[in-house]
Amino acid sequence: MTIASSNGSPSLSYSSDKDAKEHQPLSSRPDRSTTHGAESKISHPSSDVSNEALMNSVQTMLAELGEDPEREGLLKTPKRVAEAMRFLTNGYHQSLEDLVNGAIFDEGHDEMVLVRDINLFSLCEHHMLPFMGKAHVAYIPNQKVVGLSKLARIVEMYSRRLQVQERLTRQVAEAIQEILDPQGVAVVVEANHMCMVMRGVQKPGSWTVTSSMVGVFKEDQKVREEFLNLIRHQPSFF
Ligand SMILES: Nc1nc2c(ncn2[C@@H]2O[C@H](COP(=O)(O)OP(=O)(O)OP(=O)(O)O)[C@@H](O)[C@H]2O)c(=O)[nH]1
Ligand SMILES: [Zn+2]
Repeated sequence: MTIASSNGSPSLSYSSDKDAKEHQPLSSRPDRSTTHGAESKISHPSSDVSNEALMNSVQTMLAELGEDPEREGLLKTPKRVAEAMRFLTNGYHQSLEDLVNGAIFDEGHDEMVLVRDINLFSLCEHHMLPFMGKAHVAYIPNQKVVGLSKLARIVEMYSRRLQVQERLTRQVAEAIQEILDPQGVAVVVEANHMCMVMRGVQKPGSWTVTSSMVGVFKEDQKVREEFLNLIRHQPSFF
């Protein structure tokens, strides 16, 4: 078994806030952000895309909010916001293949590999407000292992898009399944949604847990429990 920590029914999906209504998982219809093949075909890296239209829309938004876009403090704001939004959504322009960069090793290993506490920052697709938290990613290899950092990079790629937490969780699991064809994959994401904190229902302290279990993690309760215990375990070196 390998455990790494990054500071950086079988499927569960719940919010810790009892007042918050349970959300049904949103539609799982395929779109460009759920199909790996389609992602790698997106051929406009952010550097090639002009920010002009984006900057204009930020300027319009400032004016609509009653601000004066010409005042000194706001002069560079459209540019800053455009660049920030490009960064926060740069996961659209990455492909799984480039990201893994061939770092798949035939180790003959068949015990659980877990990278815990992978920090993530994403934007909810409904409000374009941040949600942030941690992902825990495990798999049981079928001989082949992937470079540990790649698991965190996969989380990063799918986080840097407009997302719903359920889809993000599932995409990470599907990606690992695709690159390694392991015996199983387990992904748990724990996150705090600013759209539920700063506005709307206004429930600071609420957090949402989603999971995606594939293969042995779905079929074998013992394997799943081992994973869930490992992500609850407090490391002794912190
Ligand atoms: N399932 C799921 N829902 C999310 C996620 N992020 C935001 N939401 C929810 O998306 C829903 C959008 O609901 P709407 O009624 O269309 O929008 P709204 O009027 O702004 O909703 P409120 O947030 O309840 O004020 C809200 O319930 C959000 O909490 C997510 O990652 N997963
Ligand atoms: Zn939201």
